[in-house]
Amino acid sequence: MTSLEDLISTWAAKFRTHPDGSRLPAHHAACLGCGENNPHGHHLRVHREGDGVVARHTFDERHVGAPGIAHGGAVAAVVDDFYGFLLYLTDGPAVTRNLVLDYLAPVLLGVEYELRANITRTEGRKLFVEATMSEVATSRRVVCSTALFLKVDVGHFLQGEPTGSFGQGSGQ
Ligand SMILES: CCCCCCCCCCCC(=O)SCCNC(=O)CCNC(=O)[C@H](O)C(C)(C)COP(=O)(O)OP(=O)(O)OC[C@H]1O[C@@H](n2cnc3c(N)ncnc32)[C@H](O)[C@@H]1OP(=O)(O)O
Repeated sequence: MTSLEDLISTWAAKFRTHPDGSRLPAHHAACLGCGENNPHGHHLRVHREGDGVVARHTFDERHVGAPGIAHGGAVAAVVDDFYGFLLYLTDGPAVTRNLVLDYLAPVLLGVEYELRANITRTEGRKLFVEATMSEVATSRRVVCSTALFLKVDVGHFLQGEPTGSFGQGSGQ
């Protein structure tokens, strides 16, 4: 299993300049939102677009709440992780302190959605961010969100220990 120190150093190395339009690296291989090795994960693929980030995502039966409709917690997990890619456009790690979602319409399973997020302002350690999720086919907005991320040093991540078998690799 990849050690926590390895994960932290590979994650820190991802805070480099990412060209506009490029795909941004996963947080790590086991990440629920974007890790390619997590069988329960959302496998988000996120690109930089200007000063923001963009992704397309389709929820499936693993994420069901009401029949045919994504669970609100699964939607929040995706939005939270998606915000985590904005951090690559800053100078270092931060974590979610506050996350607000407005569920404007049901997020349907098997329907492709586009997510967009950007940083609205920074104030010391605080990063205020906003995001939207819209149906690709119709442009209908189904979620809008704001969040507050707080910059932390890498010691924050030493509070946990990697467990299980999904954590092989850094998610580069
Ligand atoms: C291996 C690597 C993998 C890395 C993998 C990374 C994956 C990324 C995935 C996506 C992101 C996540 O899921 S992150 C996971 C979920 N989040 C977490 O686990 C974080 C848990 N919370 C914490 O650890 C802590 O609360 C912190 C570090 C966030 C903050 O603690 P703190 O430093 O003591 O700060 P605190 O005093 O609470 O607040 C700081 C300032 O924010 C203000 N503040 C607080 N709430 C608000 C608010 N709603 N609106 C405005 N301002 C607010 C306070 O008034 C204060 O202002 P002032 O008095 O200073 O002015």
